[in-house]
Amino acid sequence: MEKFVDRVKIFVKGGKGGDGAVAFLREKYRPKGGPAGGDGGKGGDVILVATSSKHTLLDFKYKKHYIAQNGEPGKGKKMHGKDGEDLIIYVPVGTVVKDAQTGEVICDLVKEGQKCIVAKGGKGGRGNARFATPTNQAPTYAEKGQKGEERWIILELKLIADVGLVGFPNAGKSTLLSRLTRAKPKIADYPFTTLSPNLGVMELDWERRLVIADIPGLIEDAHKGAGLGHEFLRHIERTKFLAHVIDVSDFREREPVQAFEAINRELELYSPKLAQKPQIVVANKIDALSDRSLLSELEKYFKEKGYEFYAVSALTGEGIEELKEGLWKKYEEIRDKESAQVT
Ligand SMILES: Nc1nc2c(ncn2[C@@H]2O[C@H](COP(=O)(O)OP(=O)(O)OP(=O)(O)O)[C@@H](O)[C@H]2O)c(=O)[nH]1
Ligand SMILES: [Mg+2]
Repeated sequence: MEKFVDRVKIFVKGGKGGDGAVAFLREKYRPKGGPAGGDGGKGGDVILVATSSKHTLLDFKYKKHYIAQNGEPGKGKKMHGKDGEDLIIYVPVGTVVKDAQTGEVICDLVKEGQKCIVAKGGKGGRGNARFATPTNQAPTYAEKGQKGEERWIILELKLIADVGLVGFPNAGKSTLLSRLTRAKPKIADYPFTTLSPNLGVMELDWERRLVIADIPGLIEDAHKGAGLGHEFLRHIERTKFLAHVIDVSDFREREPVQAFEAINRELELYSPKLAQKPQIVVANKIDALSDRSLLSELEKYFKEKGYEFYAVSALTGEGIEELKEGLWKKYEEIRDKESAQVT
């Protein structure tokens, strides 16, 4: 899935340390008091933090320079300057950070909340109060603050799909992807149209985005190599859940249920772990179902089994908004559960 690698180059610089101060105590009855210059504050660091609420590196296409705050200089009466504030930059989970010059990997941000200091702030200089010795009780010099580290770094993001679309060939997975996202996958009325995975980003609004993967159709005996086999299932192994697409255009008896079960058997044979991922059921092509009462029976069947059920037409758009909200709700539910386990 090469084309989904996002890559940007940015400049990061830690804040400069504050200079140490040269000062002396001035008291009423001690015109020549001791040295009292305080230390400079430390410069702020530039820190990357991984967050799952970002999915792209788009922000960095516009803003390229990131410089943390300088430390404040020391003051008289041995007062130290304030440290500069760290500059926190949020990047999507899955971002690999490299030094632009050497190509060396600085860090691999794979977990929510993981941090990486990419440019340290400079140390503050010591004030003259620190340099008093028995032989020099009134030093007139102080240290300068050190410069912050600076460098160009490369951020690389391999998009990881949050949701995987599974189902038989021709169920309408690619059509659905094109409805939910701006992706333009190939769609056709013959099986095995999709040969390699397509990704798209579903955006409900600025903050609610999901990466959806559309993969080739599975068929019975895929594990024995039937159809396109099942190797491509590795592309959805890291998703949070699966949206199982079933074709409900003029069906008879238990056809959609049988299709659903057949796909799940193949998932199980590929990887029990994948088969255990949460699933929601998407009954597609309701525009081509003349007897809609069949739909409520299906809905009842799946809901009794504990599945959320959405009836849609990827062709006309019917039910799509509800599905979008449902996908987001499911995603949030799983994400919250996962982060509760982590902490
Ligand atoms: N009537 C109707 N046709 C649909 C709907 N969704 C998809 N189709 C049609 O079903 C056929 C298959 O659609 P695709 O999106 O290519 O199906 P797919 O599941 O991606 O198929 P593979 O890539 O081969 O696994 C196309 O002719 C679509 O136009 C729908 O909601 N209603
Ligand atoms: Mg397809």
